[in-house]
Amino acid sequence: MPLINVIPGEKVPVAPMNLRLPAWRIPGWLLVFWWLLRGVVRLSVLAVRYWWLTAPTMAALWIWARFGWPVLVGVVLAVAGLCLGWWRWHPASWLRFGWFPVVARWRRLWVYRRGWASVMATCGLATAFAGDRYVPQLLAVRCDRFGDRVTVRMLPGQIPDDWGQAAERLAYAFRLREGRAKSTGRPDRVVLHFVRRDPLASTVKPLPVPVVPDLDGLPLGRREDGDLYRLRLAGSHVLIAGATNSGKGSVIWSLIRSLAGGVRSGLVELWAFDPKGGMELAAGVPLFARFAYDDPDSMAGVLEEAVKRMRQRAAQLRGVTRQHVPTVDEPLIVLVVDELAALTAYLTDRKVRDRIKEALGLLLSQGRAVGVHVVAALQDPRKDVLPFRDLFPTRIALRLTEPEQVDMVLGDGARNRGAVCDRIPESSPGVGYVALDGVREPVRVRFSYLSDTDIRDLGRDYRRLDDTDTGREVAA
Ligand SMILES: Nc1ncnc2c1ncn2[C@@H]1O[C@H](COP(=O)(O)OP(=O)(O)OP(=O)(O)O)[C@@H](O)[C@H]1O
Repeated sequence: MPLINVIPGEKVPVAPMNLRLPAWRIPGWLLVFWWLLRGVVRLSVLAVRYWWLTAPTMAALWIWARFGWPVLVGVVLAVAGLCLGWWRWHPASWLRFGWFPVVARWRRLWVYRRGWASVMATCGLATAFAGDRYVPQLLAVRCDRFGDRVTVRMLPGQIPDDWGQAAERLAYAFRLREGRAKSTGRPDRVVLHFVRRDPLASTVKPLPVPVVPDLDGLPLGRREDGDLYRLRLAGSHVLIAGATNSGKGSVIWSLIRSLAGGVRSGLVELWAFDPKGGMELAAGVPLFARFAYDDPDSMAGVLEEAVKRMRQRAAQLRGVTRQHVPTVDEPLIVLVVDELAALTAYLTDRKVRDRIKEALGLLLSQGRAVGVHVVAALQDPRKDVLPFRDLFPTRIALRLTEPEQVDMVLGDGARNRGAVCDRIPESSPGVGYVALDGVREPVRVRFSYLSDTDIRDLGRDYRRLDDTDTGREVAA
């Protein structure tokens, strides 16, 4: 045992200065007066803060005292009639400016304000320092048809991810089922989104086909906030991961639909690979410049042909431009692969598998700048199944079977930031999470769903101009 305890570091004195104040004798009546004054000031502050409750109450009391209760009942009925008329005349503006602001104020007071401090403490978001307790500040509550958006000022030391991890617990504490946290433009704030009704519960109908596809924003589905989800294909490859029946087909078909205008005009060439026997993509044959299925050897051949085209194009563009612009002579080539693992992992013929892997590696690493893009779907995102995962800049995660798979697809920390793909119910195919440019948290989207008839119509209306034989199949 050491004789002397030595603690390295700077010692912080408990009280840097001791001050002895003189004792004052305060009379009792002054104390009572002080307490009364404080009470009145507090009540006045509360009355002003909750003016939307106090003002109508005061007005009602005044009308009752001045004119009697029949007039009061008349006024209440007149106000109710006005609201009803507004609702019938223009429901959207009534909900936005009339109803939801009142609901938001009520919920702020009754649901959030009431249990705020205790919920913050039990969810581990409050803290104590130097004997005082601190809770994050509730700033605003906004409501709409689908849920509540609660703006909070975080405590120093907290980051939006802390709130993302606690979001579900917070939702349950406030008697709702789903919660997500989103960062805002201000680094001290976070917005909690508590869901009452899922805005993505219903199927999204096929979106209009753009005549000229905008490669910087192809419309594929709806976002949770009601906006269109647009995917940037320019300079990218797209990986779609999802368990069986999660709706990977709907992502592929939404993408093909958004490119169909370009297929018709010759600006886009679709090369389709369907290793599962052609079941998924066969209906779109009139749209495809190449359609390879079933036979791995032929698929390897088509991939090698794509590599050849890519190299020729790279040689033409070298020194001329750094980014290919699609033309009818040199169209954008999009290779669509349904179930990538069937090409890279599950093949038994090692020689063919190596050929496919080599071609895919070259396309993924060199194709983007020369207008050769790969869009691939995958059921199992484990590393040994897909060695090329990091070569896909754009990734879409639909329903996944395990929480760990989320970060494998969307990147480290994606699940903590709210991409709970493993919680997407089987009853919501086509729902998934995507990363958006400049947005920290993954965004929930639902992709449009094309029925067999929609796909057939698409093939008929936008088939390739030089494609007169609808049964065309190219096998290397
Ligand atoms: N976006 C969507 N909206 C509504 N329903 C959808 C959507 N996408 C798919 N579905 C429904 O889910 C079913 C399965 O979808 P799909 O075949 O696309 O899944 P998948 O992930 O490709 O499955 P697998 O891996 O087995 O091929 C479809 O038959 C359809 O009924």
